[in-house]
Amino acid sequence: MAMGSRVESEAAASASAARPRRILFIDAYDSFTNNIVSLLRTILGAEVFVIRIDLSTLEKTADGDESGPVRWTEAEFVNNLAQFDAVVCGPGPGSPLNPDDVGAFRLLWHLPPHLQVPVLGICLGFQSLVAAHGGAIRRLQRGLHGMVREIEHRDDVPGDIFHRVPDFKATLYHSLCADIGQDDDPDMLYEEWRRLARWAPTAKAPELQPLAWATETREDGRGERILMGVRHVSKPFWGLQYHLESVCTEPAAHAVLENWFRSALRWNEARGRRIRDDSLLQIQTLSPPNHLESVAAHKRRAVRRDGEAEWWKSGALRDVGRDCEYTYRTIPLPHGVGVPEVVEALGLTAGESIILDSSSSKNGDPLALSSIVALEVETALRFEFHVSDNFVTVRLPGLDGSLGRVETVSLDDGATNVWEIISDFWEARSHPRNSTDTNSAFKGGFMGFITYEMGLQGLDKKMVSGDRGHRRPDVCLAWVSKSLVLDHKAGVAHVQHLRPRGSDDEWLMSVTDKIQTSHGWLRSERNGVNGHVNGHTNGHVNVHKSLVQNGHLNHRAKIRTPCPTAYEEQVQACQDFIAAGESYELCLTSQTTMTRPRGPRPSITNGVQQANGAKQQTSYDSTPWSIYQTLRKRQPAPFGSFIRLGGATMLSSSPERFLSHSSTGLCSMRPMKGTVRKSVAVSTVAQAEKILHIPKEEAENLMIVDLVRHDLHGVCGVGNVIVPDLMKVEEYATVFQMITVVNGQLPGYQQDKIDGMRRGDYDSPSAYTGLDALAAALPPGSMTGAPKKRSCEILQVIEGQQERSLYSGVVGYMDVTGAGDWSVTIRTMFRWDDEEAPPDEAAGETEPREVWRIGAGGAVTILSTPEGERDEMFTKLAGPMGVFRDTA
Ligand SMILES: C=C(O[C@@H]1C=C(C(=O)O)C=C[C@H]1O)C(=O)O
Ligand SMILES: NC(=O)CC[C@H](N)C(=O)O
Repeated sequence: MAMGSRVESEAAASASAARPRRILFIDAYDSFTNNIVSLLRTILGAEVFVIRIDLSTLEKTADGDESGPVRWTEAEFVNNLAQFDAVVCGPGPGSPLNPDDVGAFRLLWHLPPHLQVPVLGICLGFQSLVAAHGGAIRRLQRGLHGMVREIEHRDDVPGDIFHRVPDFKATLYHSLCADIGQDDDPDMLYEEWRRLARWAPTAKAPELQPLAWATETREDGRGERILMGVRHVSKPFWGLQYHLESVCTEPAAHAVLENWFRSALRWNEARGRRIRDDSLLQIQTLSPPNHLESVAAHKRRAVRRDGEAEWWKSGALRDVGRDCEYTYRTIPLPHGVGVPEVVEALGLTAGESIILDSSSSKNGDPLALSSIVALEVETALRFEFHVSDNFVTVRLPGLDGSLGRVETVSLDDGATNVWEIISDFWEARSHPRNSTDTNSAFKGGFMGFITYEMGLQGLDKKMVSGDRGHRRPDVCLAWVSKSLVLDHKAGVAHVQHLRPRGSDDEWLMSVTDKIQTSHGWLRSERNGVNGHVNGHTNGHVNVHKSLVQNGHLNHRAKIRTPCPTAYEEQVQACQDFIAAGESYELCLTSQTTMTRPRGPRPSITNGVQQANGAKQQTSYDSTPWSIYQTLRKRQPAPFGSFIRLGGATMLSSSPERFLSHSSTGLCSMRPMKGTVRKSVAVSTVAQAEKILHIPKEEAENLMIVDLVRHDLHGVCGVGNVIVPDLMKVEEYATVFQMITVVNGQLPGYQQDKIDGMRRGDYDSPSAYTGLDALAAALPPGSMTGAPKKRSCEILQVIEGQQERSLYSGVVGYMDVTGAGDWSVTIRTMFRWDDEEAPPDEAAGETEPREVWRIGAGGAVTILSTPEGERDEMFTKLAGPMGVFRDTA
């Protein structure tokens, strides 16, 4: 650079110093976008604006109506480029040759010189760049997803974006590759190519200067030459095939980003490119989570300063649960007393119940050691929402078992969606974090479930059909004011009541007495230490043994399991999509249906639960509760649950936490990927580690970890997400699982802001709560694969449009302080009251049968084998199904 121009460039730099650099990020509906945006902002200090390849922004039209997101025209897009120092084209599903998959990327490559803007293409964006300049796009011999590879580059070319960058390894997520003719000369030996040819532009793509390569050793012993980086020789375009944002890409790789940006700015200066500052950009500054719903709800709450919307003020139920104080009694928990003793003492087995049971865990999440039992659920106010309805039902059941007071809150009257309504409801009842001195995990608040379909509609409303042939709730959350928390670690129980301020609390006394004088409680106290309930004693149950250990097999139950060959074909179909570049990983699932003569149905009379089954045809006495007790003994899990709510019955032995959030905004997710069945050969964690710490399993885990980081970044913001535990192997009753912990801090929760100030402080991003994090991250990435949206669409096709329903959804709570914990609904059997199967007339049955379902599946990658996946699915199915077979 000549002296004169350096001076000029310094002057230009100082003139623009006041203005932060601006990058436009074009998102191809990927699930890693926020991780890249976070890097761009932390490493380059630039402002990043995100739009999507179809030029839609996440902004609603200015008046907040429902006409959908603001979308730029192509002309506006080109015109708006002048407001950015540079553009990044991101990764994504599909092919760079398909206009719908790359959208706006294609508008960048052939702009007239005066409109040109520096661009970095990453993965799909890189492939689009190469395809636009003579390169071909072909499939890799075998896709590389979540694979960490050495990136070969030259560090000795001044001005190059790899200049002085040390050797590093980076994560790859691609099935397609850019072919600039690296294999066209079959006679050129690999070594010769490495020495001479690989850094020179090829005849096929003469404008592209290769900058980096990876070599993949293939079965035939030859290395597949994979282009990893290019630069356009005259235009300001650079591209990288690898994912510099992955948690497993070595940080040394980040220097490439700095070099690129420096080169881009230098190009702007050399061209005298002025950045126009319109300040009119109406677009998201961090990619929103791939979840329009949560963003819309959150934004509207943020705009509304008084904390409560019009739609709620008029309702008859608006005062329920408001202005309550938290009261509690803490009593010692006798050794050996767990959820079953409490449930039996309080007679909770028949009517509606919500029991989150983690007293029966083997070596699971050490954080999940409290069980939460909702009391008097039948009379708790609840929110129910059926996807695609334009209203939310709020119901306060009557004491006499009647429907009670019902209110429908129309979404046409102002609220954008159910998240906004429940968040508002919560906000008006929330308690300051330090308002009590108990360490109770839950102090009263929301408990319930959310289906997989609710998550789908958050990705795209079109993904769930308007007419599903039933009216079951996809969101069912009860506002629980009376509860019991068993703190198994501290050995205490908290009997709790959120009661109207100033009222007396006989209830608290009487329930405490009832529990303490119950048979189970007293018996355990007398018997001392050898309690039988905690499951720790019988955790090591082998699947096969467990299928028969109960003795009698019940022949009245009928079970239809998935067809193994059909499942294998579905695995292959998944792999075809992956090989075509449409997905990086797909969590395929299937359902088993089980029927039995209808069991005793609970009814509620004068507030007393009774079973009316005596009048019905039943020749067995296994109630859902008794089935659950067998399940929790055989499959002890940190996130067990027994739920009867909203017409659903759910018996869960889930090992997987989806999301926990504290009252101080700390979010923690625990994606689980990598499963190995326990056997004589694999009975210790060390043995399981050998099996799980292999590229296939680690890749499976890594893909979801990067996806979950993206989801959390979307609400927690730039630089606020970390991975404290990567790929840890844990032991469960019948399987070993590999888990990763991803933590994020919701912004705005500084100590001085926590108490009291949060409400009303809507300009601060602290208005984000655990509910926003939840809404942003559904459906659980570990149940979808990546990228989430395209993978869900593909799975709907492969799974035959069958609803997953409660399976693949979440179960959990968020209490008045904002603390919450949600598990992924897997290893669970469930039924809906309204679903029935024809009677077995040959067996003399006249009444319809009840239908139970279990979903099971696993993540399919390019390295999966159909048989392996089939076995994994049946292994996961075996636990709950065996329980049903033996007890139902
Ligand atoms: C799909 C299931 O489990 C999911 C898939 C896992 C895997 O692929 O290893 C592990 C845990 C879950 O996230 C299931 O249990 O049915
Ligand atoms: N991560 C990506 O951008 C992938 C690009 C393309 N879909 C492929 O599989 O090769």
